[in-house]
Amino acid sequence: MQPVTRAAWPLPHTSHSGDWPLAGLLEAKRAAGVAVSVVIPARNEEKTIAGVVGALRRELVDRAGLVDELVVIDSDSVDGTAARAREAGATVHAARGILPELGALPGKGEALWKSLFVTTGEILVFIDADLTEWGVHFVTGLLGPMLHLPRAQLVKGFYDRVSTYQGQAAGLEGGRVTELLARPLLNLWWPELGGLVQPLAGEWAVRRSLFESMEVPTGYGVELATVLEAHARHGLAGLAQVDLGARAHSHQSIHDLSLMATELLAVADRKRNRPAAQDAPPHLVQFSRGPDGAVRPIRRDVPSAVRPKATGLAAYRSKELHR
Ligand SMILES: O=c1ccn([C@@H]2O[C@H](COP(=O)(O)OP(=O)(O)O[C@H]3O[C@H](CO)[C@@H](O)[C@H](O)[C@H]3O)[C@@H](O)[C@H]2O)c(=O)[nH]1
Ligand SMILES: O=C(O)[C@H](O)COP(=O)(O)O
Repeated sequence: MQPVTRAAWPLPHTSHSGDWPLAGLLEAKRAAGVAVSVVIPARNEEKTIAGVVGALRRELVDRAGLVDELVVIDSDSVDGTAARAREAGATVHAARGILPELGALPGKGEALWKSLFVTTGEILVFIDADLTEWGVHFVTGLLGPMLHLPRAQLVKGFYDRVSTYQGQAAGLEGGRVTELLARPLLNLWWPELGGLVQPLAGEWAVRRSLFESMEVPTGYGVELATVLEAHARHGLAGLAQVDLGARAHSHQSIHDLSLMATELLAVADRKRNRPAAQDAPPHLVQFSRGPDGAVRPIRRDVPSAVRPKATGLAAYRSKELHR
């Protein structure tokens, strides 16, 4: 297979994490005079959070001084996630504790949106908390285009997706929603975005100016919404992607991924101005065989709440809370 960078069709700026050595990043960061906040949304990730936080803290905060803030947003965990993250060196905020007057909604997008109120960096780097195969080059790789390419507004990571079967690595066919929904959808409706290798990657860097000025879906639609928003505002030139090698993470059940897929379709629908489908809160009917042998429908609500632009909120603009 040809390396993705040699493909014939238009790609967003595409590089490899190895193209961005630390010394160059530090110099570019100093020259730009910007601060970098790494944000890790986490819900019940006590097994993996310390590994992710600890390495970032040691390598990129303490040793390199590349990352200015390392923040975990605890998204309603009922396990030891917050304690493990704190011990490993992160500043931890409970999502529902951030500006409680704004209410608390479940979901990853909510955690990322709330992070805007407790971080100060002009550049935000989001990293998932459930990573088992990864490295700190995820962050340096994402920062490369952000610090070196003034036009880059959103940088997505991409990688080989390790799949697991019964807890063991079982091949490179992970990323089921990406393969079966996200990329087909982009190719059909936003073909210019067909060159994004991992549009749903949970590892991405974004300029605060973009993320704070867009509406943010509170669930798993946050990645797709940001890709579409960056593209709508800045075109392909506003996007970049970085090869980060391989990534392994914990996997959700196919029924939960089906719900995620429906959330993503709802985001795409909204973007294509098809509000009819949004009149009633969307739901998904799934089927499950009970102990009596009968197949029964289960109706699940599809998370579809959207947070407003943070910049529109007085609380966000107030100096006490922010910058
Ligand atoms: O309510 C939630 C759910 C998840 N998470 C965290 O968000 C990250 C990603 O969640 P996960 O359930 O592992 O997502 P995946 O099934 O891996 O979904 C993929 O696809 C999603 C949709 O694009 C992206 O949001 C994910 O980052 C990406 O890894 C993890 O750190 C979770 O702990 C929260 O903070 N709150
Ligand atoms: O990106 C995706 O498609 C989802 O994270 C699902 O990934 P998985 O199939 O590797 O669990």
